[in-house]
Formats: sequence, structure tokens, C-alpha cells
Amino acid sequence: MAAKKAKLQEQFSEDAAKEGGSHSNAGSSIFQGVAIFVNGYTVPSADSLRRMMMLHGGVYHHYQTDKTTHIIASNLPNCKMKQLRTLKVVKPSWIVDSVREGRLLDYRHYLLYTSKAQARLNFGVGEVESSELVQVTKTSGENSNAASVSTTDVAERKQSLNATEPDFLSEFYSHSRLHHISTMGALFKQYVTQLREQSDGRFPGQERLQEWGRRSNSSYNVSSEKVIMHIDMDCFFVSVGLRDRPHLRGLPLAVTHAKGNATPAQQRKGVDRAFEMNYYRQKAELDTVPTMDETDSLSEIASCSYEARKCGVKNGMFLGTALKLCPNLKTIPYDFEGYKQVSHCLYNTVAAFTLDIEAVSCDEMFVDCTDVLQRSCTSPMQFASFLRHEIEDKTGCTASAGFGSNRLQARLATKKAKPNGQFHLEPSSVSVFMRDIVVEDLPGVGRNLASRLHTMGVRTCSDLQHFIQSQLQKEFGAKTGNALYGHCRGEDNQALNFGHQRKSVSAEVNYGIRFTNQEEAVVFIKQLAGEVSSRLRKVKLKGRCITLKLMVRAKEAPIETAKFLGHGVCDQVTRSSTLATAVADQDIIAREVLSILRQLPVRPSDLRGIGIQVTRLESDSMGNKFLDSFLIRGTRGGQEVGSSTAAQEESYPQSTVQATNEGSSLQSRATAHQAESSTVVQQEGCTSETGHAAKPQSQLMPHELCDLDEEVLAALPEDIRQEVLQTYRPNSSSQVQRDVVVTNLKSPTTEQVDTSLCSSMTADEVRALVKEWVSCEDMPQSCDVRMLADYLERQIASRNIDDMYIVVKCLYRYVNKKNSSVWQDAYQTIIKKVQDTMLVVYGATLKLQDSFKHDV
Ligand SMILES: Nc1ccn([C@H]2C[C@H](O)[C@@H](COP(=O)(O)OP(=O)(O)OP(=O)(O)O)O2)c(=O)n1
Repeated sequence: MAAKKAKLQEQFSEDAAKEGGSHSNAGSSIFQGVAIFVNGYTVPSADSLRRMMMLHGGVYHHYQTDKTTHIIASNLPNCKMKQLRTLKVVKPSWIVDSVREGRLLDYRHYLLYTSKAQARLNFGVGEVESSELVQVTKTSGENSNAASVSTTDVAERKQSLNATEPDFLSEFYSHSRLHHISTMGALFKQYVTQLREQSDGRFPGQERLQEWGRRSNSSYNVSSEKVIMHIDMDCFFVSVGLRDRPHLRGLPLAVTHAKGNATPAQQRKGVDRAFEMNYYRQKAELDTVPTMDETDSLSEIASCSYEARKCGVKNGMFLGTALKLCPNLKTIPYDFEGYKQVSHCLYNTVAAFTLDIEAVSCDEMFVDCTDVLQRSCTSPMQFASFLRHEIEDKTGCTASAGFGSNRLQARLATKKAKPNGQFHLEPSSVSVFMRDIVVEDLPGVGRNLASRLHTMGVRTCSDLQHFIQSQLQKEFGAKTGNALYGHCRGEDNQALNFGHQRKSVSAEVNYGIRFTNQEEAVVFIKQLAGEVSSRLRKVKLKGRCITLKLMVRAKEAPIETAKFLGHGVCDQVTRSSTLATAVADQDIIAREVLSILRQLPVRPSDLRGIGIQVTRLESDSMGNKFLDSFLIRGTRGGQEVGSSTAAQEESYPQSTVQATNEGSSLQSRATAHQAESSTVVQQEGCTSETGHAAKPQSQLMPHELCDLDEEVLAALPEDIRQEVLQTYRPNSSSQVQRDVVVTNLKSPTTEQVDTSLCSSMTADEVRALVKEWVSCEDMPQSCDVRMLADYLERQIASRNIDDMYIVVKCLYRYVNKKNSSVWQDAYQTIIKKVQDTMLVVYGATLKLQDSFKHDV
């Protein structure tokens, strides 16, 4: 045995030397002094781990010896865990993440389980239950042994990593479910695109289906009508978790970081749970949910079984609430690797039949089945049985499928089919079927829209069908009104999108953000910029628009959050900066973000969440770091030219923006103007997209606005800056309203040709244009409304209030004359955007006309 071990070790050293020789660029010595032994099945495989050790200076032991420094395992039975109690049993992600980061990460954050002998994991315990500390790392994490949690867990929780600690980011992302879900979603969208590009046009699944049809004498008379399928795994995370826990089938289950029967947590000082609960109750309309106690878990349920749903438990609910509804609820831990494997298998299974797939997320997709059904002479229901059977066979998890003639019908059909079922909404049944659908089930109907509909007495599609199109447009605006009108009748003309084009790359953290000073925030933002940069490089993209998203503690919210290191009740602030050229570089991204941050009146200690998003993406194949930096430096120091439209900021692909502009009457009028004008585009821009209207602190006339120099302001020490802001913008810290999204294009760009409206026009010229637009057009087009709003918002950002005011007054005059409700709606939309931007930039709204002589 000793000889065999020695031989294997020798072989490893030889292989490592060879690998090191042929892959010298890829190699490193980050695992120097580390000798691993892989115990059992792991992801990545033992072979991959061996190779990683080989390439990066570590040692791989085929057998565990006294020289083994770490045991790598994904899953260990209890008896094994007891045996290995004194050893460092670490998850394989420790190796993977270390290689990715290019340095040896602290193994303690990757321990498979905690025990007195293992160094304790202090990350990810964002909840009030002490037992979660164990739950995060335990592999067999069912909620059966909460009593074993020692009091030291509670004490040590206080040392949990927060955003000021160096390993925080990698730790956060390895535990964040939202990170995993969104990454997987993007991954599978890309995967489908890749499969389409590489396809040889053969579909083995179709052949199997045809064969099956022949054997079962299927002679379905297929029509040429479009058939769209929506397929969705049933309680996905739970189903994956049940594969290894068959004894739990049929029980009320939930996947969550926390454990059900947790020991009550000690109360932290400063927590005002009642305040937060009230807020969450309002936000989620939790009227029917039992009140939560001080010690109830605020851990969110990612997925719950259908047995739990029968008691009223829902995905996204707090565990504390869920346990009140369903005291027998059992919890099981996350298994991110398992989700990825099953998703992969799901996509491959469907892709064997067709590649007319629009990936929605890791467990959900739309499929245009028209072709498959025609070729195989099978009915939608036959195809569904065949496919669902294959999926269950291969993944061990069930899926439900719905069919209809468009995506809306297909999705609603799946809802009816769930769990583990299938349903075909035939064209002849659509009108009856739609009647009982509640408005919340329609796409785009969120909480706000649903509550507006409820106040109009509308609960179901049948209620909604009583309104004519123009009434809905008047009430909700042209676009939403149109959509509601069609959707409540089962109509949906949005085609499936098979070719995925990545629109944004981002990294957000909303846990553990606790800074005591600006320096800490700056250090963290640089790290986050690094994360975004590495994500961009991974997908070989770079982007021109950089957005900073902040969660800022709401003024009235307690400093200590009920959820330990959670974000609590926050205001959302979003600001963007558009660059002259696309970038992926960490330093440039960090610099832009920090420059945005400095313009915001936000105290570092109030930050609770930070996100960086890069949009307006383009391929990085021509990437040139030096040139990028050079260009940007050049434009900063030189003239500030160009701007951009909100449409572009919304990360639509460029072609969409152009198509929008082609149909724009205002744009074509402006283009004519630009052709006549010889003025070079020269201005700063600012556009805004807003959610709720902020309640004005005061209403001012333009001359009342004091002008603070942002550059000077930004350069002031924090305490003096706050004092100046308090004096000159007393309401500034409360300007940031919940859900208000502001896009600030303050950064210069070198574009000489600006696709946005009016960028080189004087206020008089814009006024003339507005007059012509309102007088000549029957209906305002939404792209024109947006363009004009952009222009006005840019004027506000440039503190050019007089010009903005003249144009708005002129718009009001012509709209008032026009006596048309759609024009009045357009005016209100523009005014709302103007006032929201005013609030953010000046801390006050303007006195503007908002009612018309002839309300129509
Ligand atoms: N608030 C949520 C909702 C979902 N998810 C995760 C867990 C889910 O299992 C997975 C898929 O979400 P679905 O909305 O498809 O929900 P389920 O698959 O859990 O249930 P259903 O059968 O209703 O589709 O995404 C999550 O983490 N948090």
C-alpha cells in the first residue's frame, strides 16, 4: 500500500511538472503547502480538482495520509463527519474560488460543517437565529438538531464578515441565492444561443418522438397554427433537494438558509422589528399573514413544496411567517451545484427536440413547438407527456408544461397545470378560460397596478374586459392600457426571442454593508468594480454606461436592522454615467462609480446595499485597455460633449433604439433641424426614469434655486460637505425617494452625432419644435414623450432651469389648446419626470401647471 501511495505521488509530481511546462501561463503556486484528499463525489470532479492542484502548486493525495492538510467533500454522512471531526473538511468551491481569485482564500469560510474542532464559519449568518450559523455549512441541514447550537455561536456571530473585510465579496457570492439564480439565468440564455450557433440541424429527440408516435399509433392531425409551450420545473429548489431525501417527499418543506425550530435569538440592541415588520407588511400586503414575534426568523424561503403551499406558505416569505402558517414545516439547505446540474440537464433535454427556445431562467423556458409537432405528428399533450417523462427520468425532478398560441396563454396554462401536470389552452377555449384569471396573473401587473385596478373594481380579466381600450389608455397610459386590453382577452403579440443578447453585467451586494467612513466605502466599491470587471471579461464584453445602485437607510428606519447585517428599510438611488468608449477595466469602472457617489448626498454609514451595473455592451474583441483609459482621460480633461437618451440607458439593444427613433416624429423634425444647424454638440446630459412621484418638500420658482458647485462640493471633507448640504439643500438627504430611479448622464462623451433629441438646439428652437409637434400630431408617440422629457431633465442636470421652464410652459400652452386626453397624459408624464429630477438635483419641485382648462 505504501508503495502504491508513493507511486501515485510520484506520478502526480511528474504530471504536475509536465503540466507546469506546457501550461506555464496558466500555472501558479497558490496552493503551495496544501495537500488535499477528495472524499466522495464532488463538483467539480476529483479529477478536475487534481488538475487544479497540479497547475497551482498544490498536492493531490489519492489516499488520506497524515500529510493531507485538507479533505475536500461536498457531502458526508454523519458517521463520516464524526470520524473526520478533527480535520479540515472543506467544500470544493474553496479550490475553485481560490483559482478564480488567483490567491489562497481562507478555508474557514468553506468548511463543510462546523464543530468545536473546526474553525468557525462566520459568514452568511444574516438572520436572527443562532442555529443558522450551523445551517449555512451543514450538509445534512434538515431542522432536526437545532438544540445542538452552542451559545458561542451567538457570541461569535457578532464577528461575521461585513463589507469592510477583504474576503467579503467572494464569501457573499458563494452564499447569495439571488446571485446564483441570476447567474444561472444568464448562463442558460447564453447556452441556448451557443447551441443554436453550433447546431447541425439534427434533433435526436424528434426522432425518438416520431418513433414513439409510430409505436403508439399516434395520428394527430396537426394544424399549422403556432403552438407555444411554457415549461417550468415544480418547486425547483425543493425538488432538487428531495433527490437525496426521498424520505421527506410529501411533507411541507422549504429551502432556506435558516432552520425551522431555531433557538430564539438574543435581541440585538437598537433593533426595532415592529417598524420593519410594518413596512414589510405594507410592501407585501401581508394583511392575512400572522403577526411576527421578535424572535421569528427573517430568513427568506427560496422555494417551498406544494404541501407547504396548501397551508399558505409562499416562495419569498419569511421563515418566521411561514412557521406560523405551517408549524410542521421542515427546512432543507441550498444545493447550488445541484440546481446547476439539473438546469443543464433540463435545457439539454428540451434542446434535443428543438432550439426554438427562449430561456427565461434556470428552471423555466418558452418553446415554439409548431415545427416539432408538425414533424412528429403528435399533439401538444402527447409531446408534453413524452418530454416531461424524459425530464423526470434524467433529472429526478418533475416539470409542468402549458401550451397556447402565444406566450401569455402558455404561461397561464402552466399555472393551471402545476404541479407535475400539463395543460393545453386550445384557441376555442381562450375566451372562457380568461374570464376567471385574476389580474395579478397578467404580465406587467405588479402590486401597484393591481391595487389601482382593484380600486376600479377590477379583480379578474372578465372585469377588465368591460373597459374599452381608450379608457384603459387614459387611466394607465397608452402602452400599459393597450397591453391590459389585449392581455385580458388572452392576446399577446410579443414574439419569442431565441437569440439572447446580453444587455447588462452587474454585481450587487445588499448584505453586510456597514461602513464607518468614506474610505471603507471606497475600498469596497473598488472591489465591487473588480468583480464587475472580471464578470465582463468572462463574457468578453465591455460597456459604455455605468450605473451605481445604492440602498440607503431610510431616514425613519432604525440604524440596527432586524435582520442581522441585512439592509432593512431603504431608499433606492440609481445613477448612471455614460462614457465615451466602452470599458471593462476595474479602475475606470471604480473611478466612474466613485465620481457618481461623490455627487450624492449620502452618508457612508447609511449605505445598506451597493450595486454596479454596466450596460450598452459591446464585444470586447477589440479591447484596448490603454486606449480606453487614454480616451476617457482625454475627454475628462477636454471639452464635455454629447449625451444620450433614456432609451439607450434602458439597455435596449442598439437596433431597438434606432427603430424607435425611426418612428419618431419629434426626432425627424429635430434631425431636420440638426441638418440645418452647424452647431457642434456640446453639453452635459441628464435623463431620468422615475417610479413613484416624490412628495415635494417645497415648490420653488426657478430663480429661487441656489447653485452649488458639485466639483467644489465633492472635494470638501465629509463633515463640511454635510453641513453645506444641510444649509443649502436642507431636504437633500430625504430627496431620495423610495423606488425613485434617476439616471444621471453627467459624464462627458466624445460622440459627435447624438441620437437624442434637441442636443444642439436652443430653448427657442425646442419651443418651436414642441409647437409644431403638438399642433400637427394627433397622438404623441411614447418615444417622443421620452425624448422631450430627456431634454428637459438634461437641462435640469445642467442647471439650465430657465430654458427648461420656458419649454415646459410652452408645452403646457399647446397641450391646453389641444384639448386631448392623450396629450394631457403625455404632459403629465413629462412633468412627473421633470419634478422627480428636480427633487434629486435641487431638493425641490417647480411650480408648474398641472391641470387643464378642459379636462377631457
Ligand atoms: N422569491 C424567490 C422565488 C424563487 N426563487 C428560486 C427558488 C425556486 O425554486 C426557483 C424557481 O422559481 P419559481 O418561481 O419557478 O418557483 P418554484 O420552482 O419554487 O415553484 P413553482 O412550482 O411555483 O414554479 O427560483 C428564490 O430563490 N426566491
